[in-house]
Amino acid sequence: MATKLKTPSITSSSHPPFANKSSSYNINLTTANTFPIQNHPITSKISCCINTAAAAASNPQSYNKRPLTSTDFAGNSKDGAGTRVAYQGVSGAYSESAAQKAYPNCETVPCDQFDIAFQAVENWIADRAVLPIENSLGGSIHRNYDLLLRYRLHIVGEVQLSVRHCLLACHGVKLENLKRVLSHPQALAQCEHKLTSLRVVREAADDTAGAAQFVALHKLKDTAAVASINAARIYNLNVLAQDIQDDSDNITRFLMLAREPIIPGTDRPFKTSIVFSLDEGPGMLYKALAVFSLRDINLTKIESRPQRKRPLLQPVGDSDGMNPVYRHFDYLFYCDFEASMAAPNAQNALKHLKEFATFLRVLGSYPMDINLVNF
Ligand SMILES: O=C(O)C(=O)C[C@]1(C(=O)O)C=C[C@@H](O)C=C1
Repeated sequence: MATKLKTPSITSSSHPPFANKSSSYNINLTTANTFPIQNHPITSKISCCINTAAAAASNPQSYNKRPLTSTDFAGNSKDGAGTRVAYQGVSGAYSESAAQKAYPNCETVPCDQFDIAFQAVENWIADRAVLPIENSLGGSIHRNYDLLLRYRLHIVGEVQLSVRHCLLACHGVKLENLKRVLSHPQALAQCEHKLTSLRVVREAADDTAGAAQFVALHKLKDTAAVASINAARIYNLNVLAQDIQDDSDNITRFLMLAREPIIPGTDRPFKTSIVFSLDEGPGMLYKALAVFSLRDINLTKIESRPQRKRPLLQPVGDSDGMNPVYRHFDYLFYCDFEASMAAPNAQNALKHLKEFATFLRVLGSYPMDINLVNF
């Protein structure tokens, strides 16, 4: 079981060089640290960017600046140039690699929490957010399913990455010196066998690269991090072991989110993600899934999550409403299927589902990722 990282933890307020600098997330720390950290994660204090903008407006030098055009908001050039992509973690996180796979020349924007990445897009600080949603070893990342519903962003793409974990430590530290290993809980879970064989204490960090940064920053002699080979380079750590995930096929699927949906096409394979809820009753879920099978639509994923705001189903009781009995938990069903919303069979399937679903929302219709990339 992973436990939460002990103090000093990896947050902006804990690093003196970062303190009071949250008005910009582009801070070059090469003079304050022994390894380069170009971007400091944005935190919940994102409103300060607005103050920065106001300050710039009152600065006479800003008269020379290029006027904003509609392309500044679009952020959708083919190679990602000019697109700011928010991700949870710090430089070297797998989410950053996912962003770079989707938008090769993008500017990545580190954020300290998933919520902040959503808010960065909603508040126009970033054009896209990238979000890990499921892993072939660890399963679904439930928190992100819940956030998809809490915010009103649209899924505009997906990326699949082959995730290859390394065990990283400060130079001179050997495997036998290790007492503790830090990483993102998903990454720790993906390396269960290796970590069990090492007999080390596991501690959770916000992201894999953040764990590597922590080990390097504090020059820890008894602690390693599970992170990417990129993180080893960025934080100048030694690679004690490579490919330590339980299975060589360790794939994480990420979603790309934007303020506006993309126009679905039929020119290439598309996937559509929806979320719905149903009344209680025998065969209700069977009936819901049949709307797809009747039209030969392939379902690729189904995930159920409890309804937080309405945890129990409507009460069943006497006909006069007396003595209500709450029977079961109420669930939301998240489904992915292989069809574009531009295709008539997908439209008909959702029209059919809407006839009896108690709630239905299309989260996005987007091109499928069919190329795997190693990181
Ligand atoms: O910590 C990171 O580097 C992340 O990008 C997060 C994350 C995840 O949440 O699943 C992404 C890919 C790997 O599966 C492990 C961790």
